[in-house]
Amino acid sequence: MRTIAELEAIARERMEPAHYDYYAGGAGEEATLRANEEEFRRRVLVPRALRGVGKRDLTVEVSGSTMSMPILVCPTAFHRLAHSDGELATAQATAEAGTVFVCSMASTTAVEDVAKVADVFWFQLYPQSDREFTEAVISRAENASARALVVTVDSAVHGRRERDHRHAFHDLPPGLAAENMRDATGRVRDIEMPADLTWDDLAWLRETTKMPVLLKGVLHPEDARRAVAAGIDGLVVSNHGGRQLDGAISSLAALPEIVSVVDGQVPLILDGGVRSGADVVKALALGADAVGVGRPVLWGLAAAGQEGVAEVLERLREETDTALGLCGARTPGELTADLVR
Ligand SMILES: Cc1cc2nc3c(=O)[nH]c(=O)nc-3n(C[C@H](O)[C@H](O)[C@H](O)COP(=O)(O)O)c2cc1C
Ligand SMILES: CCCCCCC(=O)C(=O)O
Repeated sequence: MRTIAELEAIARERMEPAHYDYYAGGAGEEATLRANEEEFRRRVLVPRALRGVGKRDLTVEVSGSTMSMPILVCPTAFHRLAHSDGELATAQATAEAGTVFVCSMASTTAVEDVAKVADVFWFQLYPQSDREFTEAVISRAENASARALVVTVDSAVHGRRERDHRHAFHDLPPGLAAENMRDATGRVRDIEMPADLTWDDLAWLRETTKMPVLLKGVLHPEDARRAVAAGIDGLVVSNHGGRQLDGAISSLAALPEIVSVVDGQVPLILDGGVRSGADVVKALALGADAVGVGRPVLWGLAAAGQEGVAEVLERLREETDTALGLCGARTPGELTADLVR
């Protein structure tokens, strides 16, 4: 089984440089992008011994979805830049791994087609200023059996991504489109970043759907408190993989205060910089219920399509199982904050 770094190297060779940089890059000087991984390195595990860990079980349930391991696939845009099978390959490998695929609003495959191969999937939304269109997109996802709606709230405006400017990467190649942005006339609309969205709009979003609603991109504990008070069903502690606000706190550093404020009232997912089973265990020990992985899955997809995604997910599963056992835990729920320094 290849390492994530090996898969990334293959992906880099295979991809157009502009597309590789779109995936790999972050905003500004990429300080937050680096900080996400660095914070995992800075924290170490202090394992417990003699705990009888022969029977381990990685299964977790988050927002009504059962996952065979506490790792889900983050929403990431434009999978057909990586491989011609695009989101279908990613969703199928994720279904076979028994976990959740979060379909991006900016998917190059329509959510209805993703639903044909995905088992349990969620849908990520950038609310658009045209409410009627936004409601239609949510209905499409719900009718396709998405199990949760993930509203991204860290993107009031586009992050400044220098690598994209350098390559003048602004458009998808011919033949690819953000298929969930087709309106009733068949036109593909541009995705607007929701600059005018406020807390007042959450009540409307909640009313548009019976799906659980999660907010993705929460870093400030006060926003976490407010989201819980507003009846939000779950939070994704995330800085968008360092692609939005450069200089933002790393996801792992933001987690403990949010855990403290939320106090178990809603599930917490952390994403950003998770690259190994030990990383998964650190995030869970510090209070996340599950983690999301973004780029590693894209590297697997670009390197070897569905098989490459499967390889990434299986590697992370095996590493997580090993790290869990070596920390003296049988289940994710047995991991406690004292294991991390
Ligand atoms: C190429 C790429 C595209 C992304 N597209 C989206 C998106 O469409 N919607 C969204 O909410 N987040 C998007 N993200 C952010 C991811 O959901 C996630 O927060 C991030 O990738 C996690 O960090 P990691 O890549 O270090 O695992 C994207 C990330 C990448 C790398
Ligand atoms: C103009 C299209 C915007 C798609 C957003 C994808 C995304 O979130 C990313 O980080 O890139």
